[in-house]
Amino acid sequence: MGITLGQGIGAEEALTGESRSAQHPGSPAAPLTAPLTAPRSFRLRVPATSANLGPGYDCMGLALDLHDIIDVVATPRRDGDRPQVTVSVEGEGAATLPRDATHLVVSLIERIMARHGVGMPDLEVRAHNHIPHSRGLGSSAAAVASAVIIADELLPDGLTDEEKLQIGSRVEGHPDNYVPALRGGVALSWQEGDRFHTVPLIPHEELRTVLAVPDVEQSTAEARGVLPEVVLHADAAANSARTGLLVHALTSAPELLLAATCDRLHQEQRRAAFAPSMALVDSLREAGHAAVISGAGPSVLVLAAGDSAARAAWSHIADHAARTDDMWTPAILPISRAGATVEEYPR
Ligand SMILES: Nc1ncnc2c1ncn2[C@@H]1O[C@H](COP(=O)(O)OP(=O)(O)O)[C@@H](O)[C@H]1O
Ligand SMILES: N[C@@H](CCOP(=O)(O)O)C(=O)O
Repeated sequence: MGITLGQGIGAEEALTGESRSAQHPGSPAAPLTAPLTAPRSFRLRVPATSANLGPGYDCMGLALDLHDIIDVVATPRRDGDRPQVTVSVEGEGAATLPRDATHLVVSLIERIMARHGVGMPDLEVRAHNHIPHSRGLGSSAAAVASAVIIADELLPDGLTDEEKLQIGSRVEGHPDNYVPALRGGVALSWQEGDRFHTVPLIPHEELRTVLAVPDVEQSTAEARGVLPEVVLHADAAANSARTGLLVHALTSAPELLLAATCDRLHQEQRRAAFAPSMALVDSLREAGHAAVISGAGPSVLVLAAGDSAARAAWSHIADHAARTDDMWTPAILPISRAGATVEEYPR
């Protein structure tokens, strides 16, 4: 997971890049403002994402039509001192995720609100999780985007778009999953100093996405840990060319996707961490499909040009699964144009 909260730099700095006292002179001694004067009730949908897309390591990603759903009920605090927080989780993570204020989404909401000088209301969070965890589909980025959007809803003045971009990118540590989880579509993002920037890419109308999800997990932190500190100049140069080509292929020339998805920075270096996934990528690419490792793996993503190419990739994955002992679930999943969206419930 790319979470930096509470690691290395302090949690407050991870959220804003500045100390609280710099933004709120007089704090941290200043008490938090009481939250909410009226109850709020809403549903949040946040998409899965596939990062890297081959050579776009830590900078490119797209949102997929597979969503976590969170129902939120926020009410003014009954007990003045402590917020009452209840968490329920169905689906992915139901057996493992905490049900208290240490839950990633809840703890991050609390930190963002505190950073803005506002205390937590009483909060009921009901998570219906559909994004598989630790499969390279951005579940942690989706959780971070959920927290940012819920905090935006609960803060009296909300968050600006710029704050939403900075906070979540900083917490995740890299923006490639987080930005499409927040904003949808396909995104190219970069960092200058401690500021994150992003531009949307408008995908070509023929672009299709096919996903193959295995029944094994791979922690993102571990997959990042195996990457070398230094890359050869020749690899960096080759990767630059393919990343530039990838922007062109995604937006204007899907027939170039196979050449454009050739990576020199991370997939081969991580092969031992997800050998069956690399075998599937190799097999798909030999057959002409633009297959890549999704995020830090172990899922595999195919970028296809048109419906029949997408169906052929789907069949190739199903045949590969039948030939090997590996369990793969293939799916043709559209790109989600919407990112994290909120629907209000009347009370
Ligand atoms: N919806 C969620 N709510 C709370 N925590 C989550 C949620 N989704 C993911 N996480 C946390 O993130 C971890 C997975 O993160 P990571 O290893 O980065 O893989 P992924 O590629 O799925 O983001 C989970 O084990 C869990 O601790
Ligand atoms: N660029 C990151 C992407 C991690 O994505 P995830 O979905 O596996 O969390 C990396 O390759 O480490």
